[in-house]
Amino acid sequence: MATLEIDHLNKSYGTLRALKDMTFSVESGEIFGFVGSNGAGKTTTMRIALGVLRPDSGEVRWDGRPLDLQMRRRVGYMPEERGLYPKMKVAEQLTYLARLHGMSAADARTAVDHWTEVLGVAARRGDEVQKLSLGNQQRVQLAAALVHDPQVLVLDEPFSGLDPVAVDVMSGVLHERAAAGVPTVFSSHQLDLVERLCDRVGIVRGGEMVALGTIDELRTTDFSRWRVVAPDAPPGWADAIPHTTVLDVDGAATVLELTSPAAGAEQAILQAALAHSPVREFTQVRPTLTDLFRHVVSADETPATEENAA
Ligand SMILES: Nc1ncnc2c1ncn2[C@@H]1O[C@H](COP(=O)(O)OP(=O)(O)OP(=O)(O)O)[C@@H](O)[C@H]1O
Repeated sequence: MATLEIDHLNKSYGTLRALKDMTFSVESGEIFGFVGSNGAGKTTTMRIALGVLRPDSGEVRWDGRPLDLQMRRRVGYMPEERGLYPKMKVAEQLTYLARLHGMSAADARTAVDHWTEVLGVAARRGDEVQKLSLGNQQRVQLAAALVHDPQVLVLDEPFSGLDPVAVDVMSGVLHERAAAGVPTVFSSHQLDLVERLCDRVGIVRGGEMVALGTIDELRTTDFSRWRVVAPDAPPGWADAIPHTTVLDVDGAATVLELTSPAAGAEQAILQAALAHSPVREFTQVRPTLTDLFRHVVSADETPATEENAA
């Protein structure tokens, strides 16, 4: 198994620059979460990764070589627009897709039995796809991405519309595929799930990768938050501390965020609190992926320098 490399992809639709130097790689056995606001460029990247869309420049490599038609057949792809034939029966459809990817009839049948069983749609094998609930159609769609034993997985929103049990099943499948060495990239707006499941995460904004790393790396290289419990401090005590903004006040507890990595800023918070009150607690709050996402995605496009330097 090898690495999937997305290397400096650029793509415009007319005058809209959908991707700007999009770059990341997914190692063998790694689960990579691809997150960003609506329209950030995730689907465009994934379509290019599979080869259904051409970049204006840049390259997608697998095992060090540009992804060609033959290698694309080894990718398990779940498109955003989905792609099942509504009138075709579940097992027929999955068998057809497996055969299209070069499997023998016997292997295809075994794989269809296996994946419909794992994904909980075995009882629906003989039903037309259009007769299934949306969640079950989604399970069949996942089976379609997995049925040909792909060596890479590229999944656009694979968890959307799944019930909690199906989410657990799918999470288990991704872990199991990762343990077998398959690199996986998936997009999702369910950030708690991404945080739980992924080895590394990429956050995109306006077609650009704006944060990339493990959750722990993103936490330490980004911004920091502090929780102060100062029972005797008057309301508003924390409002004017330089390089900070107050995020939340709950009784005696105040949560502040550093707005720039100024040296000694956290000490300034502590001193300000001590000027008014004994301090019962002064701890760093570990941001969740949702916190990091909000911070990165809502960041002003223009450099925020003058305001704080004044
Ligand atoms: N075929 C197209 N023609 C013109 N513009 C497009 C086309 N496909 C995508 N875009 C635009 O490119 C940008 C990136 O879209 P893309 O679908 O890649 O975003 P996304 O991150 O997958 O969003 P979502 O989370 O909503 O699925 C958006 O501004 C979108 O409107």
